[in-house]
Amino acid sequence: MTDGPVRRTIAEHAAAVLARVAPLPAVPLALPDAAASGLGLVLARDVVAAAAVPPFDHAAMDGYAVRLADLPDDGTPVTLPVTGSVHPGSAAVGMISGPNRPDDPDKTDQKSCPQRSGGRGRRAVRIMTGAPLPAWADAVVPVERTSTGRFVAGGAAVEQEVTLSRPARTHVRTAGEDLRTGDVLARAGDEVTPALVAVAAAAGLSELWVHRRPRVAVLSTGSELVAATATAAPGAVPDSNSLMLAALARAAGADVVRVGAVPDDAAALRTALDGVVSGPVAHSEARNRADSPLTTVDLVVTSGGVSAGASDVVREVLASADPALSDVELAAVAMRPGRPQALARWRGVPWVAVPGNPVSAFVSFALFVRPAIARLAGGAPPAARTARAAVAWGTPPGREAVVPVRVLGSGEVEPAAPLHGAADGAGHHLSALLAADALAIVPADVEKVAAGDEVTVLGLPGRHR
Ligand SMILES: Nc1nc2c(c(=O)[nH]1)N[C@H]1C(S)=C(S)[C@@H](COP(=O)(O)OP(=O)(O)OC[C@H]3O[C@@H](n4cnc5c(N)ncnc54)[C@H](O)[C@@H]3O)O[C@H]1N2
Ligand code: MOO
Repeated sequence: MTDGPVRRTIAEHAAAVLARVAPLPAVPLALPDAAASGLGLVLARDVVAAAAVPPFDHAAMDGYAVRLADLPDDGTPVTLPVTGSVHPGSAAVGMISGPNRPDDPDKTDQKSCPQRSGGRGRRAVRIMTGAPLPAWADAVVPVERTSTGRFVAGGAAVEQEVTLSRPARTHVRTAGEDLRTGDVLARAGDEVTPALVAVAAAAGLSELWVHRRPRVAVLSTGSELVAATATAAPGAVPDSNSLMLAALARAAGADVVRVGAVPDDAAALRTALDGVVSGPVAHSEARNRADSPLTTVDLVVTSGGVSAGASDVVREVLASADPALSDVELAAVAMRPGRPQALARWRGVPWVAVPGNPVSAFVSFALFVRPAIARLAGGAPPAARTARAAVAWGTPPGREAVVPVRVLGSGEVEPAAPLHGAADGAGHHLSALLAADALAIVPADVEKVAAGDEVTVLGLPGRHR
């Protein structure tokens, strides 16, 4: 631990962070919870239809259920007695035969309905859209193409007979035409989407198996920091990092425990760390159980105190022989901003320490913390893409530059401009983040990006450009 920081590239440090986390255990997620708060969670198991969609043959139009064999091929109208009504949800005059049942969508034997063979004469039954088709029927004639013309909403059946002719289409949706029992709706590794929640519900499921949502503790260090809501005294700085990192972690899909600012005092930092990892629970098997208490976290992110200053409290704690500490790595990542970084475990819980400069903390989150959250959540780290530079810009030599960029309508990128001064390739200005959609990562040996050059671009949580 007396060694200096290890010099690394962005990719090397990102790999070191990822190596410290593993996907969280699978838990069942009831569909109402999936709809209310589960979007984006990662499936731990394939989702397999438990029932057919539609579950039974039903009418696609309001009209009359008929048997095609009763209607002349040449379109000549016939008059049929109206012998009943079927509405959606009415289990339909006991006429839903075996093959129409959700658990048996493929069976075509319809002998289970005694009237199927047409023992009674020709007839029509009023049927409403969505209602189960009587087993003797094989088509629906829309009401507007019959002598009835229209049904009165809420009105009782009055017509004794109806005149209609053979329809061009059957207007029947058959059981299982959309989905069959056993169809794979989504694979482990896919995300929960609104469509999946709906399709799973329609296909007879009540829950999805997902990886538990990661819980991330965020705390910032610095005796100059005051809560953003407090009146600032001389020399005080609003703690924007803990809010920023909490918001980024939330946008990346984590639940967040935000502790806020801890002064530059080793004992205070130890106490705060113990508070978020909840002591012995974090060590034990319980941490990986689905029902583990909410007081544990899966990842700790701190900002500040990692450079060379006399009051750099994270460095001080990491250099101590505290029994709660393990796996300490101090890194000097050859990047700008965000050079001083550290990794450790506190009572077994992975701890990523990012620098305090707000832009450095922001960039560090996107490069190192977000991929870790994605892995805990059971997913893959967000992939970088390439984009063309819309303008030329300079970057510092000898280090990878991480440049907040705006993504233009054309798909090209340009450095996000701070409110004052010009956009450049190595800014520390928080105001430039307001316009940033993504980060461009420029290799260490590039000093000037020319308009039209391809650059590597990484999206930001909460931004979709
Ligand atoms: N002698 C050296 N000095 C510094 C080095 C170095 O290598 N040798 N590295 C520089 C670099 S690069 C960075 S980045 C910073 C990172 O330092 P720390 O992680 O120790 O951050 P602090 O000193 O705690 O704070 C830096 C700066 O950011 C402000 N800050 C911190 N936390 C917050 C917060 N929660 N909300 C808003 N602003 C925050 C803080 O007030 C300072 O102005 O070190 C360089 N120095
Ligand atoms: O690396 Mo520091 O993060 O340049 O600002």
